[in-house]
Amino acid sequence: MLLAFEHIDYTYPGSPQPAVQNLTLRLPAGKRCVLLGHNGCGKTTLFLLANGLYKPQRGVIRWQGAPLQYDRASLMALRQHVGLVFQDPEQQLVASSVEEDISYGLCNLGLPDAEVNRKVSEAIAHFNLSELASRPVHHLSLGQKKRVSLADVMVLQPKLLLLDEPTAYLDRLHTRDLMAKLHQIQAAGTTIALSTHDLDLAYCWADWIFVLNEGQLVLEGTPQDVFAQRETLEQIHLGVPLVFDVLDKVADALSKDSQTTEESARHGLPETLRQRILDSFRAG
Ligand SMILES: Nc1ncnc2c1ncn2[C@@H]1O[C@H](COP(=O)(O)OP(=O)(O)OP(=O)(O)O)[C@@H](O)[C@H]1O
Repeated sequence: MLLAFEHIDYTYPGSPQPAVQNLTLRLPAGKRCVLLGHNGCGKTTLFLLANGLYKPQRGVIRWQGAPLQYDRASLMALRQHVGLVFQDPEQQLVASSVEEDISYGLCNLGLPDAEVNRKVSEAIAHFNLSELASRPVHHLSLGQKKRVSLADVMVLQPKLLLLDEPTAYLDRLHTRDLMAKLHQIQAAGTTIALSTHDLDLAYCWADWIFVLNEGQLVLEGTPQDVFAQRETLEQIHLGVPLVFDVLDKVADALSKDSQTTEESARHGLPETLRQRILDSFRAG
């Protein structure tokens, strides 16, 4: 277990409602985790608590079993292991050029210049940023800024990578590229947790899903198990991925179709076929 939240409450100063309430959640090591939930359900707050930017009013957050400490040195150490990519890259990017921005965290660690330069060059190559390396950050597109933000965090080689709505504002092609890159990062040993509202993306990519509603954990499990809980998901107005809806409609149509064989009329869509179709939507 990498990161554990135990009975966490967090209320923003002056706010009448807690943003996170009695939240107990464990991020399993080595997984592709997704936090799913509506706007305002507490996803960003959870991430800000996870890397110590906020301190809970109640409960304990543990990193590899040890409770978080909030002194400067402990937070610096924590943030080396827990990298957070903000939803809005403007909150992440601090320097004037891409190269400088990627070197910022490494310089803060006090690494020798030669090592900083080597790591920055590797990150630039790895994240396909060569053409942008010397460009001013404020000249980049939003998608490019998001790529730089990810490089900023990954250059520190975190054990846990948190991404707050990483696909927001990305087109289909760039979403696919990003998810493939995240797959590689996880395969190389980094645990990933990302937040999204996108049910289809969660189904295709995650191997563990947490569903949040009004600051509380309502469901967790494999995508198959979570999306089998249609009733609970409908109750919180989240619903299920499109492929589940389509398959249910096909099954419904088949069972009503007088032309179908007796077998399919009785069973709608055969379970093995339904499962094969669902599986084919998941990342390999
Ligand atoms: N700085 C703040 N001050 C007061 N309340 C806040 C602040 N930031 C967030 N909140 C409130 O806390 C709750 C949880 O917000 P949070 O940003 O964590 O949700 P979210 O799930 O990340 O939402 P979104 O999907 O829209 O990004 C919301 O009710 C929000 O209005």
